[in-house]
Amino acid sequence: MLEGMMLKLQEVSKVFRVGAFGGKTMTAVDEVSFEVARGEVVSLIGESGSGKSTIGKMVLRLMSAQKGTITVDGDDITKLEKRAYYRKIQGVFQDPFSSYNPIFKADRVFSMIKEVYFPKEPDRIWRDKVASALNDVRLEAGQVLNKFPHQLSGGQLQRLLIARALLLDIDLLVADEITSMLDASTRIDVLNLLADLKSRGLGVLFITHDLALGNYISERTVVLHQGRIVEYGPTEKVFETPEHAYTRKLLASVPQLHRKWEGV
Ligand SMILES: Nc1ncnc2c1ncn2[C@@H]1O[C@H](COP(=O)(O)OP(=O)(O)OP(=O)(O)O)[C@@H](O)[C@H]1O
Repeated sequence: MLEGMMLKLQEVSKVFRVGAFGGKTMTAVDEVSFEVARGEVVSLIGESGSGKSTIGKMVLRLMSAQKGTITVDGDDITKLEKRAYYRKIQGVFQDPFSSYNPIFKADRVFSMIKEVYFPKEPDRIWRDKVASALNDVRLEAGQVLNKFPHQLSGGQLQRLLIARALLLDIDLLVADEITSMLDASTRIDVLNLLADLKSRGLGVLFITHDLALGNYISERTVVLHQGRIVEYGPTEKVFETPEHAYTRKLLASVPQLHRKWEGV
């Protein structure tokens, strides 16, 4: 095992039953293997329907794999106690609003973590920890904690979720299209925040359909096509010398900002 290697997928497959009576099947993820080390961002790139979110859900144990194994530091994730698992690994998703219960104010997110994971921590110390985690994601406790989700922006809600993950002192973040609902400047802020966290040793599985984002943030890139990995390697290599025709097609479809559109 590589030093610091943390998340490892080995020939993981997911087959869904489809059709009116579940008589047909479709393979959404087909024998996928890759790894994410500590302090590393790995992007999982592919067009809609390529199986990216299904992989994220299996890693987060929201769905089981039919075949293959997923291990964290060598342990099969399905054998780990759930609470201990979620101390290490958390997910943040595309639509931050869906992760919140609209009837609770934002501070509820943090009080729930305290109840479940840190029941003995004195309130004063806990408050300081929350304030410091919020500071890390560039939010101010006084401005966000007493608000309902609808009173906060998408970017603020995403940051709150990242702060929550920080409080748990996780090792790996599964970020599924987390910037797609954000405007351009907030998006760069959230990306830079991830880069910050990475430098502190957090591993990130960065799921995106946006090649440019993947290129910006990740050390290694996995390109998925119809549930299969078609390219996997250092991001630079994947972008500069793609081996597979599908990757070349994806790259060619990215608008070239330095060129003007010349029409057809
Ligand atoms: N619960 C399910 N039952 C049946 N089929 C499913 C289910 N979840 C996903 N699929 C199918 O599996 C394939 C992969 O879906 P997945 O959501 O992983 O793709 P994706 O790459 O994340 O796409 P997107 O970028 O649009 O979110 C798709 O064809 C999808 O229709």
